Amino acid sequence: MSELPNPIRVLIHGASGRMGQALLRLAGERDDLVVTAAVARAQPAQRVIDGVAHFAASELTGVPAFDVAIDFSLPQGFDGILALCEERGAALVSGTTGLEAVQREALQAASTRIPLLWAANFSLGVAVLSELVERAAAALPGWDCDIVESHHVHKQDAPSGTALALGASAEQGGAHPRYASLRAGDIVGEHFVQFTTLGERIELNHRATNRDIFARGALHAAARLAARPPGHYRLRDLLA
Ligand SMILES: NC(=O)C1=CN([C@@H]2O[C@H](COP(=O)(O)OP(=O)(O)OC[C@H]3O[C@@H](n4cnc5c(N)ncnc54)[C@H](OP(=O)(O)O)[C@@H]3O)[C@@H](O)[C@H]2O)C=CC1
Ligand SMILES: O=C(O)C1=N[C@H](C(=O)O)C[C@H](O)C1
Repeated sequence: MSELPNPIRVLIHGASGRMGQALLRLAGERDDLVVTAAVARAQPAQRVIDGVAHFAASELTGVPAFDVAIDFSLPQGFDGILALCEERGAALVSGTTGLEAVQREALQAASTRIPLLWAANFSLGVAVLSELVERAAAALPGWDCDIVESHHVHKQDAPSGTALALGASAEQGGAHPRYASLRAGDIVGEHFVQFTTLGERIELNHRATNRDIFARGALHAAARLAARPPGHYRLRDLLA
């Protein structure tokens, strides 16, 4: 374990977004973390908001010291924050979905040099759903497996990162999942997994009704990841 300041210094990447705003608000409720920088694609009109210094992505190399970055941005912003964390020797918690294969490879390579956690979903409920999907798939060989995800109209990637992760769990159990995506209104995030055969059907469903569950999960993970040695961690490694 390395020596860390108390509180741990956090950079929020994607700060102006739906998740970034939830992270800034909820980080303020913790005394083990302090936000030392907030970064978005563009700089807001005010440099300092509620005591936190804000920066544009073009100013990334000039941000003050931090121990862990929490990234909920877009794939276009991911390479910059990964490179900065490597340069500073800081940990990275990322929930950004829709990453390209080459970005996932870069993330894997960086984990030999910094502590890293990427998760498609930071809710406990989805972690449990993922285990249920794998068990159901293994117990139901030959059944059809369909995953339907629903999100708000602003979401850019499809299928969602969570749907793809649930699909990977289904494949672990031997199923061959198909995907469907819906974009409607302000839906926070819903994932429905259906196993069907002649005459019967099993349905598993998760509904997120508030983004705070993701933000709290990411802050919790960041507080624990910052002190870990380099490696590619899973959410369940940091839940204790
Ligand atoms: N893993 C999980 O549990 C969850 C993951 N997500 C994922 O998190 C990500 C963000 O979601 P959401 O908050 O809804 O998205 P928003 O569109 O609301 O926010 C995106 C943020 O990223 C910033 N950004 C965009 N491009 C860049 C760039 N090139 N460099 C730096 N910052 C950039 C935006 O800045 P600006 O405003 O200046 O454009 C904004 O702050 C998505 O990938 C989503 O799928 C969401 C919820 C939960
Ligand atoms: O963009 C979102 O909003 C969400 N994205 C994540 C995903 O792609 O799975 C997680 C959550 O469903 C909300």
